[in-house]
Amino acid sequence: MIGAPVFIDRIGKAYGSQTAVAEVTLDIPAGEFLSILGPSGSGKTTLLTMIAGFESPSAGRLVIGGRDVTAVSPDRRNIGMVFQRYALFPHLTVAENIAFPLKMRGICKNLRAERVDRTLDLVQLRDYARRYPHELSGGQQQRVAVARAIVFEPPVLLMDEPLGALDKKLRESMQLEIKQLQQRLGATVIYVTHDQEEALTMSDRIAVMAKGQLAQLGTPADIYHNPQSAFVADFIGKMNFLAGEFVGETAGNQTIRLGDDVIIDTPGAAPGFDGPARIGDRVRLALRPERLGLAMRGAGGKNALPGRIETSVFAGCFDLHLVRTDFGNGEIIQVQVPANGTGSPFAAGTLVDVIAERDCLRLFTDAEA
Ligand SMILES: Nc1ncnc2c1ncn2[C@@H]1O[C@H](COP(=O)(O)OP(=O)(O)OP(=O)(O)O)[C@@H](O)[C@H]1O
Repeated sequence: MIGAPVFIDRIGKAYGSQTAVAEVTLDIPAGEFLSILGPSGSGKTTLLTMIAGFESPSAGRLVIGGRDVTAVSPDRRNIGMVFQRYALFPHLTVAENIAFPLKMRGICKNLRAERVDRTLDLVQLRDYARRYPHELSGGQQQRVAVARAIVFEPPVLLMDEPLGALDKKLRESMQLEIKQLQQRLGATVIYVTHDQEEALTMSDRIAVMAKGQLAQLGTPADIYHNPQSAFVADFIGKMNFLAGEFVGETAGNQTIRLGDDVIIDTPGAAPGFDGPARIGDRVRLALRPERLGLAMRGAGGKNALPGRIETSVFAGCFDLHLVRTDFGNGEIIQVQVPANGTGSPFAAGTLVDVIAERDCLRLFTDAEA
């Protein structure tokens, strides 16, 4: 199987006066794993169903493998699909379910058996070929659904929250399986999810959607470390936000004030920052919990945010401290530090400095909030 490039060219969809998808353009190279990530109602499923051909776009065109398929019916697009509800045929065995798309395509019996066998091996279900769907676990049923989607070797695979119904552990192992399978097959995968961890783990690139529009497109690392808006910063990973005021710029550093007297150096503002900040502008400082440090009050060095420990909890491989700031409106900052195995040295009420190193910070305009 070789993947095909998918070019989504200014595609839009309106239902009456409601815009579900507004002019989205995505150029997806062959073999890429692209996730479409966004909150509920952001247009992910609508975009995917237009690629599948179940909905026709109100605007734009869709090109798969160099062929304009905007007006081509779903069954002629040669796309494999997996949805959240497995939709296996209950009266067919696992092998018969997987053979179904081949039968529909008029593939002869011998070749069908050979392909089904090979696919059963790929999804590691050889021993389950004669079982019926109700005799399988959720994860096994989902593997059958994946097998049925890939058995005819489509160059493009669409997946809409395919693991949504599985528990966390199973979901994580299926994520790795799907990713490995995709790498082995070379198919182009477009994967819809609202689970940001899933998107970060599996994708070559992530398209973050908000209100029917593309909010940001980039590699997981890019989206995580360089969010271009407060929305993306907030949606991907955990993020603390503090409101502040821009007080000046020296040698490329933005200096902001939090509360009455806490001065913090931040790096250049995010690309989405609305032009150069002016003195007095309201800004939002974004701080990732795992990039912050903690010290006793007075020991935090230059970019220190004074506060007091509200609660500390053990969370497996890290300790999570909730620190109430001693400035502004007394917001809570989450600070995540590697667990040292001896329990937290900070009792509730301890006066601390949250260490916020300059390079770990991002700055956004308040208007985007
Ligand atoms: N058939 C329809 N008729 C009218 N409005 C629709 C229709 N389908 C979707 N919408 C609207 O379009 C918007 C986008 O919906 P869509 O299902 O694409 O979002 P989503 O990001 O997939 O959400 P979720 O994660 O909840 O599935 C929503 O506001 C939804 O109410």
